Amino acid sequence: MTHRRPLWPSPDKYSWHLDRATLPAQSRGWHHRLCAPPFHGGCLYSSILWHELVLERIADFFMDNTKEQRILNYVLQNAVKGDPQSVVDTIDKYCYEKEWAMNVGDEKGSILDKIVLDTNPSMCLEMGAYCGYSAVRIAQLLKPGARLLSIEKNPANLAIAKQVVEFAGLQDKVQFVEGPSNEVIPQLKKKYEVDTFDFVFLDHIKDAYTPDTKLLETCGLLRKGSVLVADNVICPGAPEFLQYVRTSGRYDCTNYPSHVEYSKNKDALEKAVFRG
Ligand SMILES: C[S@@+](CC[C@H](N)C(=O)[O-])C[C@H]1O[C@@H](n2cnc3c(N)ncnc32)[C@H](O)[C@@H]1O
Ligand SMILES: [Mg+2]
Repeated sequence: MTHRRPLWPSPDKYSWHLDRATLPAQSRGWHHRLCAPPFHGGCLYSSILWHELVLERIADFFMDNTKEQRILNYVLQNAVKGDPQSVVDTIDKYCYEKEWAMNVGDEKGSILDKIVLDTNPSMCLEMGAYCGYSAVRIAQLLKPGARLLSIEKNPANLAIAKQVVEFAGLQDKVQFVEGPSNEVIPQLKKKYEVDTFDFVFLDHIKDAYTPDTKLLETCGLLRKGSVLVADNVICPGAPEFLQYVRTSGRYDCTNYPSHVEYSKNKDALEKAVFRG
């Protein structure tokens, strides 16, 4: 699939807390003129401040919907109902051509797909659903009877993710749980009848990767051979997580160099296989 250059360049790094809004499609001409210079100037922090604080506040002021709602609308209008790959391709097209968004994206997504296929999991966990993009990617590869449990703390994002997954026809494979991961994880055994996870995708707030991994261990939710995949270990970066999984002696690790979603900036996925 070939894509045009994004109209709205992505920041070199981005915040998970300030991801909600950019500008409506009809305004992107002046938005592009406004936001382009700082991103090409190489000043990382001014780019972040400009994009996440200034533009977001302008967008919040002018818009009557959010970027996540616009992604959902674009899917509903352009993807094929019941066709998960069409949903994935349609979101990628939107994010390349209209607005950048923090889905794992097509490039890292195809690495993720390969790991899911190699793992052939029965029970999967995702932390950070956002618009449901990675949930669709993972769930469409699951064998019959396998399921994905996806934890999302933001109710607005969760509502979008549910509709995206339903439109893809994967609602029987994906169960969403609302709440912060550190509160949900201890409930998974009893309330959600989980024994252990075969596959875990970490793509929520980066500071939570290490404590949540340790929580999964202490709650007995990992078994020998459980496969953890962490996104954005280079950008925004998860150095504490990399140090933990690489040096604790509890995991066998593989790094998959790639790029930040819908951009040329360097990023990577880290696979960590629990030794039990
Ligand atoms: C990068 S996005 C997830 C992208 C998604 N995995 C995809 O590739 O399509 C991160 C999401 O994690 C959620 N999040 C952040 N911290 C969280 C936490 N502690 N528990 C659950 N969700 C969290 C945010 O609300 C946001 O929707
Ligand atoms: Mg990510």
